Amino acid sequence: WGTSCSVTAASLAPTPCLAHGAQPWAWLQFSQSGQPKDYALPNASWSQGMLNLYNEFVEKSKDGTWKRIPSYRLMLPLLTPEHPCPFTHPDLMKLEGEKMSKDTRLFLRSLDEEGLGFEYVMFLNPSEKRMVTVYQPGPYLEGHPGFAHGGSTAAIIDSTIGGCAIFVAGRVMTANLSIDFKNPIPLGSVVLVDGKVNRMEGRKVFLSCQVWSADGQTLHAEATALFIHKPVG
Ligand SMILES: CCCCCCCC/C=C\CCCCCCCC(=O)SCCNC(=O)CCNC(=O)[C@H](O)C(C)(C)COP(=O)(O)OP(=O)(O)OC[C@H]1O[C@@H](n2cnc3c(N)ncnc32)[C@H](O)[C@@H]1OP(=O)(O)O
Repeated sequence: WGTSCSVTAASLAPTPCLAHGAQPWAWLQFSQSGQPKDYALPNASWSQGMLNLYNEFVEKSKDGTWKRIPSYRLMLPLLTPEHPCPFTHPDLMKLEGEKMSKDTRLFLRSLDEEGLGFEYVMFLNPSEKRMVTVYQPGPYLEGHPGFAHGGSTAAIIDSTIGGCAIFVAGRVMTANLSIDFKNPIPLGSVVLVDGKVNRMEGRKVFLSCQVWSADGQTLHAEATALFIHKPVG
């Protein structure tokens, strides 16, 4: 979490965390291994198009160029062999420990049923300072009939570039997000949210993002953003 990205394959590998069982964060849906449930893995609601893009990026991850980012129901720090438990992880204790509640959920992971809201998986390319999200908006994100609400598109853009900025710069907050909505996104379709850090000036992190249809033929939205680094304490 310093000023440069230090993500390694090892830091993204699942490691067992049995110490905290299913309490007190039972809603995280712990897996049998004792790990909190990772939502960035295929489920029955994913369309073939979503699976195809997911598999494409998993393939690209084999040489370490891209890394799949695990996704839980709260903003958990990445687990490392030294710190295999998210709830005793020093970053979490340091950054969020005192504010954590048993009753909160990350906005984009708030629905219980698969496929109704945000289905997504993020892949990070550390050397390009780029994050790509494979995203399938579900029926509960409707705005105009049959299309995703613009606010839901803003949320997935914010999270994609927010995640990218976190990996590159550490703890940041969105100061500005400007979006041009170019073409509506059909509910149930699959899009690629492609964001990257363009430059950093002191505490300021400037990013841009484009949302493309899976076939690359339709530009749904493009955005620019400013995130501000917030040092701990
Ligand atoms: C525990 C580990 C976790 C690990 C996770 C791993 C997995 C990652 C994967 C996925 C993650 C998903 C990620 C989700 C992301 C969600 C993001 C959000 O939704 S954030 C909520 C919405 N944003 C707010 O609520 C901010 C509210 N605003 C503020 O708090 C402040 O205004 C803040 C922090 C933005 C800036 O406040 P100041 O007091 O720190 O700094 P000042 O001095 O005001 O600004 C610094 C510089 O920036 C400029 N600036 C500030 N705001 C600006 C603006 N809107 N436009 C242009 N410039 C601005 C200023 O002019 C100043 O510039 P000069 O240094 O003077 O050159």
